[in-house]
Amino acid sequence: MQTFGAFLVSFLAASGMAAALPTEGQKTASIEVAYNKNYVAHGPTALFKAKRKYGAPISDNLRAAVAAKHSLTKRQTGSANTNPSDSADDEYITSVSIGTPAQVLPLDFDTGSSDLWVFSSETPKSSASGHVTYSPSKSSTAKKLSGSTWSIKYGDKSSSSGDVYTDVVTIGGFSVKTQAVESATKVSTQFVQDTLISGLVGLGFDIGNQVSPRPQKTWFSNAASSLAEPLFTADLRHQETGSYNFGFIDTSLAKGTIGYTPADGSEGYWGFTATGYSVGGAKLNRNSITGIADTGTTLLLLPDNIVDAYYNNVESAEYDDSQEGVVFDCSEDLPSFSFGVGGQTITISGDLLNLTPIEEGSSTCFGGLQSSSDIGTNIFGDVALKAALVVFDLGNERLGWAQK
Ligand SMILES: Cc1noc(C)c1CN(C)Cc1cc2n(n1)CCN(c1cc(N)ncn1)C2
Repeated sequence: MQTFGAFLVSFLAASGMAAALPTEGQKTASIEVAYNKNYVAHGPTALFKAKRKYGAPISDNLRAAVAAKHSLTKRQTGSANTNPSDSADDEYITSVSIGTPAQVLPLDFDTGSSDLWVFSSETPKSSASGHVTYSPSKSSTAKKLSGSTWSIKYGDKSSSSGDVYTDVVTIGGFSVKTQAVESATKVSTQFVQDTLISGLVGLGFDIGNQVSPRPQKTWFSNAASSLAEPLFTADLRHQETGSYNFGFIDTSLAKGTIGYTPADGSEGYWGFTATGYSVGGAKLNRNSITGIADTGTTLLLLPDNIVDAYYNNVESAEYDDSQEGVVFDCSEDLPSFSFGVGGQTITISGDLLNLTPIEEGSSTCFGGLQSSSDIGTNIFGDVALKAALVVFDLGNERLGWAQK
């Protein structure tokens, strides 16, 4: 059976179109179609490209098949789907394989921290109830990192701690053979109650790792030298599947041009400076905002003067002590919020800034933009990240932002 390429060449030859160059004054031209006889078709890759081109959903299996294929051709990449945990997009859940045979856990990818930790067979049974857990004893490739322990506390006062193993960890078809997997022997209530996730994958800088006596590298840091490019992208979406891609940038995920700005990893976070902001599509001002790009934080947390400038445009907005944040009537048509970065403007639409009712059935909604005053840094969390394709470029120590 003729391949399409062979058919095309024979068709052109039969129709006399191949290689005829225009003679003097002739208005037509034609060109020979070169048939690449070295091209080896790969069905899943063709399907992946077609689905990506027309925005069709791409299953984890298809991503893994394509990543596995291309990983064999030295251009090592990984691509993993990520899904919002609930209607408020509180956090994003990504499947990660650990050990041999693979144990698949739902984990929260967090560019605001640098530890990969999991609920495990060592987590108290009462705390682990309802969670998928990792059992190192059931993995032939698990090794105890003797003498190592870890303990971490997050911005929202949640915490966890435990001991450490190394094992193979595969994300989106890309495997790191000897990854530090931090096993939880203690977890705080917030994690016990959140049975949707079994731990975190820290995607911050290695300096932020909390293992002692010898801090460990993040999964991405271990992977970077083998990836086609030492970078990953986050494509978080409101109420739909997004992706974390490793080693390549799929520019078709964004509408706008990627604007790059230096990233400061000295504190372990992906720090950067936005060059100005505006409300409701107005012209950007020149008030810079220094903060972090943080996939592990739900909200956009900015200084009080910016929060006030935004909610002054929302008739019913008021600070609610019980909610510890600004709330408003769910019926309000919220203005957009824009910030400048890397020469581009990222606009967060009003609907992304309305998180959801403060409780089931309430007509009062909680704002996606809240104050950073009691935190000590500004946080461009999921509410901001959802408006963009964000490139975390370790190789060039920079962040790229493109409007989606
Ligand atoms: C979050 C969240 N919001 O609604 C739900 C449900 C959750 C998840 N749930 C309460 C449990 C939990 C608590 C944390 N996480 N998950 C993720 C890591 N945390 C961070 C990361 C970081 N970069 N910065 C600050 N904290 C704290």
